[in-house]
Amino acid sequence: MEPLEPVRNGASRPVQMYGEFMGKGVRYAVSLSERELTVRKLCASGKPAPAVFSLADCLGSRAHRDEEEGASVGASFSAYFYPFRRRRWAGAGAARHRVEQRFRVNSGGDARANLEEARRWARAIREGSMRNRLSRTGGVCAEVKSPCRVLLLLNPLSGKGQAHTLFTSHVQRMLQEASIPYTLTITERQNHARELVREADLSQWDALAIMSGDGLLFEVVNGLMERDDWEEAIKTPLGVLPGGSGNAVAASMHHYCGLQPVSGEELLVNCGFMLCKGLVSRLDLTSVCMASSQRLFSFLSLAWGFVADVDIESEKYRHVGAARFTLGTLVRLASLRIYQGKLSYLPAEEPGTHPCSIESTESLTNVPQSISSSLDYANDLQCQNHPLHNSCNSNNALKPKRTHPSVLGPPDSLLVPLDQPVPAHWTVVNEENFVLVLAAYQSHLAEDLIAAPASRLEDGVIHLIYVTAGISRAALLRLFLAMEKGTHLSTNCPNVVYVKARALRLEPLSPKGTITVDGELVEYGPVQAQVHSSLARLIAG
Ligand SMILES: Nc1ncnc2c1ncn2[C@@H]1O[C@H](COP(=O)(O)OP(=O)(O)OP(=O)(O)O)[C@@H](O)[C@H]1O
Repeated sequence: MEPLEPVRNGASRPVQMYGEFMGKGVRYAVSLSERELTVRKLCASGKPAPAVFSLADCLGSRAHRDEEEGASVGASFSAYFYPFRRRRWAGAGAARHRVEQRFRVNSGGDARANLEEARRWARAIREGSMRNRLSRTGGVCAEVKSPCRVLLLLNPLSGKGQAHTLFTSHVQRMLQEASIPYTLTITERQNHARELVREADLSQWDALAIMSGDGLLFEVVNGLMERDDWEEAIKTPLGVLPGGSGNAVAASMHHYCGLQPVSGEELLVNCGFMLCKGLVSRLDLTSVCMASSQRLFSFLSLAWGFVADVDIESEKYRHVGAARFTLGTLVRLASLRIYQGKLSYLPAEEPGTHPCSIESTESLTNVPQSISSSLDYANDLQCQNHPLHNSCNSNNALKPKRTHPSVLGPPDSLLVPLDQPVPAHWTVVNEENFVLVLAAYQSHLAEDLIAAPASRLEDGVIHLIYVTAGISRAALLRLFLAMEKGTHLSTNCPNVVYVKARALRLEPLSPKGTITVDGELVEYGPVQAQVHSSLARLIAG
């Protein structure tokens, strides 16, 4: 009969491997089951409670040869776990921390037999950790190929200029523990990463990882969309390692896992863990078209007015890190401005506007069966119920023409050219005096600003928030303070409007102003946007 290992709920699970090993001068009984590694001290008196490590928290395992005075005397194996740290106070963020378990194998055989045994354990733990990948975001559609080759792009100037140090002190070791080979490229100038991914032979890489803020991710997404093979290229899984000052995507990924917020190095370790586990989710991209015919692809936000001004003006406080936005908000509050313009949008619930995924027939390799079948079913249902069902397949008759034929990327089926009035079924906002207009497609605007708490990676929705003129400074300050907790949309302020949209148009009337896309300054003038559901891929499990 198989030995049984007790589990916390009182049931027992079959043990796959059992051994007794030395670790830090103490003898341990170690057992490996389908989901856990259980470690129990062996001592003459009593039976101490075992330490139980979930393989879902394990990044990898390795065997080592032990040497004494140059001679090989035995072997060890290590397993690397990153469980969530127990916090003393309620409401503290959910942060992972590293726990290494190392055991010395001495099975009485020769050095080679010991090494073989250590390798057998390391292999079994590694395989168990790969099998136990938990999807916390719920939207997982694939797994990064294993072993996976990663091109890691790092902006040394992002945030407080410590991205490289943070990479060396945290991420490098995690990648080694997870046996992920990577090539590190340090960006040398603005647009370096954009040019690099535009020209790269992507068949060399299974994933692209970005260690920076949201600006470098913006370069990478747009570089991929500028390729002739954009449709395939944009499906390259993208990993995000927060090293910037805003880190909105990283904070959103953490939020989608249903975890209490963390920031800085704790957020970095959590995102590093997600990257190493390699679960891939779909990510919406919004196409943003400007009067000059320039078209950009955005994953985060389109902002005009207060938020855009703070983003750009607070660049000079970059040395204070994430606090730059708080500082910028206070400065801009002191000289509050009104911005004149016209805003129109296509409501998300408008019949006939469901943005059927352009790749609804995508083949999902290595996807856990249960995950892929439920996703396929949901996709089928959405497309069948859709009044323009044919636009999901290859019936070209119902496919709209591109608004800008020379530009790559999917056609903007919901937009008409900027010099024509918006379609009659769009909503035109009556008010023309605004304090801010913010189109958000992820939950966070920065590590500590939850602009659209209900947003998800692939909800196909633009979360449109606008604040009309007439709001007092005090009410605006309250709004931003509430945004730190994501409760601002229930403050019942009559000047604050929140709607879900699929497309929007903004036509500023003020002669000067700032518009940002994903925090980057873009040309000032009329702009319109449409969400393309599930276009890109993000390593966010
Ligand atoms: N080596 C470099 N030198 C100068 N600029 C760079 C370099 N590499 C990237 N950039 C540019 O730096 C800008 C800021 O980078 P990024 O947004 O990633 O960091 P951040 O501004 O600190 O973070 P966040 O956007 O989250 O606030 C981006 O526009 C990016 O294109």
